Amino acid sequence: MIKDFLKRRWPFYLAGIIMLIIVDTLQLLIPRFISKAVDTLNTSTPDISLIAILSWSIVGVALGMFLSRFFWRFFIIGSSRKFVYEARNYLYKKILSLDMSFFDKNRSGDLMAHFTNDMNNVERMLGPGIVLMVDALFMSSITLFFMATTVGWRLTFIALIPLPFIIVISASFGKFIFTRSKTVQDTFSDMSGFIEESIDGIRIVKTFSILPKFEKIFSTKANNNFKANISLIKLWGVMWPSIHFISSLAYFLAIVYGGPMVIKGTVSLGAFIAFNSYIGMIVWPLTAYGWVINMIQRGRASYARIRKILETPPLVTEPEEPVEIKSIDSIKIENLNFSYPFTERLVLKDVSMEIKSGQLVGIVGTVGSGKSTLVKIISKFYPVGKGHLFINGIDINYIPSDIVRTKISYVPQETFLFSTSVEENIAFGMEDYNEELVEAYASLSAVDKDIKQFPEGYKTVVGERGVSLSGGQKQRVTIARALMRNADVYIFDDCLSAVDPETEEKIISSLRNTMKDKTMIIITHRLKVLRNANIIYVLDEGKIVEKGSHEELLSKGGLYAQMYRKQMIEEELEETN
Ligand SMILES: Nc1ncnc2c1ncn2[C@@H]1O[C@H](COP(=O)(O)OP(=O)(O)OP(=O)(O)O)[C@@H](O)[C@H]1O
Repeated sequence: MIKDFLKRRWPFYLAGIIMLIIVDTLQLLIPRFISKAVDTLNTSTPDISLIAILSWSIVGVALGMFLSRFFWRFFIIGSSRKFVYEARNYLYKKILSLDMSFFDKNRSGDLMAHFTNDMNNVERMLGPGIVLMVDALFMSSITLFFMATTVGWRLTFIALIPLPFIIVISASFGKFIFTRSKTVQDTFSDMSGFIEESIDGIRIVKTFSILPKFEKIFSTKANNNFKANISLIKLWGVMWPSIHFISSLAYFLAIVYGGPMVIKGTVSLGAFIAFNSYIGMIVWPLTAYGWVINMIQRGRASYARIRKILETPPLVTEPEEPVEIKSIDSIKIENLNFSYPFTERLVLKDVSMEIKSGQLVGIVGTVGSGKSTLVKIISKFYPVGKGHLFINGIDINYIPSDIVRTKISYVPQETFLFSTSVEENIAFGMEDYNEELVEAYASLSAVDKDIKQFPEGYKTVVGERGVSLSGGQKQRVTIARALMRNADVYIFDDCLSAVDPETEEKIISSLRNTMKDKTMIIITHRLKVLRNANIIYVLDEGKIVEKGSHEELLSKGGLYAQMYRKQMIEEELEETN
């Protein structure tokens, strides 16, 4: 990606580098002019017009530097920002395109770090890194040339003897400074991650009354960050004085050896003053030698991490010869065996089922038996393992994911609302939507009355992740959002667990009556809801152990009948209490 970028952007870099060299050269002219002015003033009859020319030349050079500085920043720093802008867009698109197994493996905090820390490191490599490199190579050689042509090679060589140590110091300190800066960054991320998590989970933290424990953990993390900062300050504190000390040695040698030359008249006073300015000016490019290596190393390491994500192949691949479907008329699963990517354990074992258009299908079973996994595979969130899944008789692998996901509307177990209005949450992702339709689906999900009682009705902002709504209200808004999609198949994955059983039954039966032609797959732990289902599949430890209608399953006296009986007893007990 960097290669492609540089191929496109090299004229900008070239223009920036030329501007940078112009600035470097122009700034070396100023001591030259001062030198000439001092020598002129040092004569018995100073040439005033020459002094005036020299003074205006300094203004002219400063103006030239002003313009060139603007342009090198614009060309080089601007290009590095452009790269990060493009790379962030590219990375974002890539991450969104990856399947669920990627998100199972990668923590959101780590992914965020690619957008922030890693991008910043690459930006530094492609912006300030290039500037440092040019300064190190060109500025140091041009300054050397100016020094030598001002006072001769001998004095230049003697005065510069201590200066290579600046490279050594900046390179070795630079290495430690970068590792310690990383520790500062890491401890900061650790601390801010903890703050985020504890504020996110504040209700649980308060419920468990463990505030002092949290305060202690936070204080440790804040202290780690403070210590890392102090250790970095110490390094800076030693590095810069060392560099200044070494450059003072150069001034010392310049005076010890150059002073007598001025007295003898082999070097003019003006040239000697200019030479001392050049000593000050060569310190920075020599320091830059040390920095540039570290900056490039860090930039490359960050770029490698970003590339790893960019090159992650999706496990759910898109078909090379896609088959379009207009609607979903049937879903057939044959001998499906599935383990989550990068794991061994079989979560679904030899599962076969058939779902026809317009059916109400129930999926029930023991906890962790694979119900959610099954519907996630139907929604193409995970690749089919061993076995087959056909939609309208076509292997799901030949149907593009976006077609499957527009025709199947999946309501997951965990609710997630965005911090916008209720209305925008229901019409999620739609630019133009019909408000009446929003209300109609909210009413079908039995949440319309609740919403109308909110302070601003449908315009009420739900707070972060919908905190201002009750669990049941959130679940019903999520169902309304799924209904807005107008799909062929609706999958409700235990998404009414927070409403009371009567409301759950009411919602399902009113959905059923209004959307008779739609296929509905319902995962629930409340078996009464499925009394009118066309077929119910019962899962246990990844296997379908029973199937049939509610009545058929009850008469079989198996797992379903046992679960149902247990629920009836619990309900009776609740009623008598
Ligand atoms: N992303 C994942 N990676 C690895 N294993 C997973 C993942 N998600 C679920 N599992 C495992 O797969 C098994 C089936 O999980 P699944 O969520 O499908 O069960 P379920 O029947 O829907 O459970 P519940 O009734 O509790 O909702 C469980 O043992 C679970 O630990």
